Amino acid sequence: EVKKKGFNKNIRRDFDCTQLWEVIGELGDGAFGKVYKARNKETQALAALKQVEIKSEEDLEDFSVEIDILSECKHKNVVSLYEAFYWGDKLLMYIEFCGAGALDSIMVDLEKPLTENQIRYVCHEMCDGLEFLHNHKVIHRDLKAGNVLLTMEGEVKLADFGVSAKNNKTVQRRDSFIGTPYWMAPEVIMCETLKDSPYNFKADIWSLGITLIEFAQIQPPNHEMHPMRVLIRIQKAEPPTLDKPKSWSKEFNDFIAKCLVKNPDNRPTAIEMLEHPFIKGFEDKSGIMDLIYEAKAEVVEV
Ligand SMILES: COc1ccc(Nc2ncnc(-c3cccnc3Nc3cc(NC(=O)c4cccc(C(F)(F)F)c4)ccc3C)n2)cc1
Repeated sequence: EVKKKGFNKNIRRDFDCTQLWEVIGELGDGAFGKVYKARNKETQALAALKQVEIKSEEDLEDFSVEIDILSECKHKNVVSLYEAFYWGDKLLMYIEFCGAGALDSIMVDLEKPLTENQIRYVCHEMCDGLEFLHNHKVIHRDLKAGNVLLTMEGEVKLADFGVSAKNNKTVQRRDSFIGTPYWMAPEVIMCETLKDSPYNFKADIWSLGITLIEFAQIQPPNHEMHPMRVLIRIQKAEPPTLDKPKSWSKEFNDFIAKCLVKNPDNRPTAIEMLEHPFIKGFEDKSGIMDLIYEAKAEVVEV
């Protein structure tokens, strides 16, 4: 039927969700509105709650894109949307809570990078999630350790705390600011129009390569540089590599080299990378469980 303006089947508008979910803490002040920790009074399930003031139908349209992406993309390696409500002048999104948090915070808290085995497991799960998103015409566009969440069971979930757009919806970005450049693929920097071409899911493969270096060294390449300088350097310089390649396996160095190819046409897809010896069939989560115990041991629940 003709889509009624502002009507989105994934958003409940008839229900006061505060009767069902209670806020039990704060998770930080996100880019768009506040983010809380919430618990379902019936199921005791935990959620991350983002609530946003909706001032116009355009605001609702913008956030509907994200809600559509999360409603359509149900996968073990993508954060899961419990439900979304439009109540009063607020849009509320309840996301399955990942108890161990984001991998950048874990590395900062423990003041150490991931081991190669931990990276192999996380990378395998990220490629699974990326393949799924790309099959659903979703380009992440902001892959980095800060957007990779871990559950207490060692599951790896792709998230996006910034703004990402769905490829097959030509939604105008709220404001076309450039995100954090360190993880940005050369072609995305070079030409804004190329960004929305059907082939630029390859930008996520470049960002995956940068994120693997970040896992190995806590920071992405060029992190010491001013962001504006980085935009130029990513274009001009040879693709980055690990600082100490000999400290890592040949497979790891080769996997990164295959992701960090400047011409996106010569960059592999997520499906192809799942066949790479560095991660093929790698399911051993024991390394990441050790990391979670260490990280959670640090933060004693007060
Ligand atoms: C500081 O310590 C912690 C501890 C645990 C957690 N766990 C956690 N688990 C789940 N979500 C969050 C979260 C934290 C801050 C902001 N938002 C969060 N989740 C969230 C994610 C979204 N959207 C996406 O992740 C998203 C949006 C578009 C596309 C995609 C993707 F492409 F990945 F599918 C993902 C929407 C609303 C919320 C509340 N945080 C976070 C910090």
